[in-house]
Amino acid sequence: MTDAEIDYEVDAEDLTLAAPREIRDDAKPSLVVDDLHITYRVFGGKKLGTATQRKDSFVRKLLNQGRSHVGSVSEVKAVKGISFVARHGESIGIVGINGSGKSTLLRAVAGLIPPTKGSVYVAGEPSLLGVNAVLMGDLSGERNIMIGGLALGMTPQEVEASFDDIVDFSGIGNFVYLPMKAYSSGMAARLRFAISASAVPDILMIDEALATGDATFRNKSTERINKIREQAGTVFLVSHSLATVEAMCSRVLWVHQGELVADGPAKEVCAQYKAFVAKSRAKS
Ligand SMILES: Nc1ncnc2c1ncn2[C@@H]1O[C@H](COP(=O)(O)OP(=O)(O)OP(=O)(O)O)[C@@H](O)[C@H]1O
Repeated sequence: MTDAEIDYEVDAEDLTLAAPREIRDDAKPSLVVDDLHITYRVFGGKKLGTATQRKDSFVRKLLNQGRSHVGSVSEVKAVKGISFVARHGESIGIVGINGSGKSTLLRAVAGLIPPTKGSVYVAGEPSLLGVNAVLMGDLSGERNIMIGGLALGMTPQEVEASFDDIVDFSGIGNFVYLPMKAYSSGMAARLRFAISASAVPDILMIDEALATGDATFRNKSTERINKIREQAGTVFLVSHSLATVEAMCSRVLWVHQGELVADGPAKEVCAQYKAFVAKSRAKS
């Protein structure tokens, strides 16, 4: 199994939680995630009930007249007590089936979602944070490169100097002069990556962007990631493509139902994850 998208239910009983990873003293931590919990509150959700229950009675309709439906509040515990330490120079893949909490973990690490409980300590500035938060679909790629660059702390002159490089790297060509909403999702992802990676950030976060690129883009991305790692940055990559994760990451976190079930060398964890997925497939 290589680049397959995995999308089905699995039994949590098949998993044992990861033992805490041995922490080496020689490299400085760039990020500490301590017992992180993220709970989404979903407003306006309604329990489905039976067909008869779903049909409102005439009396209830009368009672509800003029009232806007507030609905119930439900909670989704997307991340449940994850802890790990990331070090300078590491490139860390995050794997797990659909809905396991990978993107939520990444967004929380980037500071986009406040922890419900627990803490995230960061040395430096996660770069995807700035770029993803500020890009605007109605504006051209050109304007977005400027906005994204400024959000990453570059000066306007620095952004201008990197402009050709970013366009070249993303491979979007003349599309750079069109509004970003006209881009394919792959083009948008490549441009986001090119902007995020342009300033050699302390922490680079990549959510699926690389999986959308062709072989040339992947090679360029790998080179860029290696450069960031060499300069003591930390790279996080969320991807369903185990081949990409294995090729680009030294370490992998496997998240399942909001919990960290494995944390270790990329090859080992990917092998465990593949075996788990194969077993789940065989069951279904
Ligand atoms: N904004 C939100 N509001 C409510 N629930 C959410 C929100 N975002 C994600 N969730 C829920 O949180 C859980 C984790 O979602 P998340 O997107 O982090 O998983 P994922 O592993 O990245 O999934 P995928 O591989 O499908 O992208 C899921 O149950 C999802 O339905």
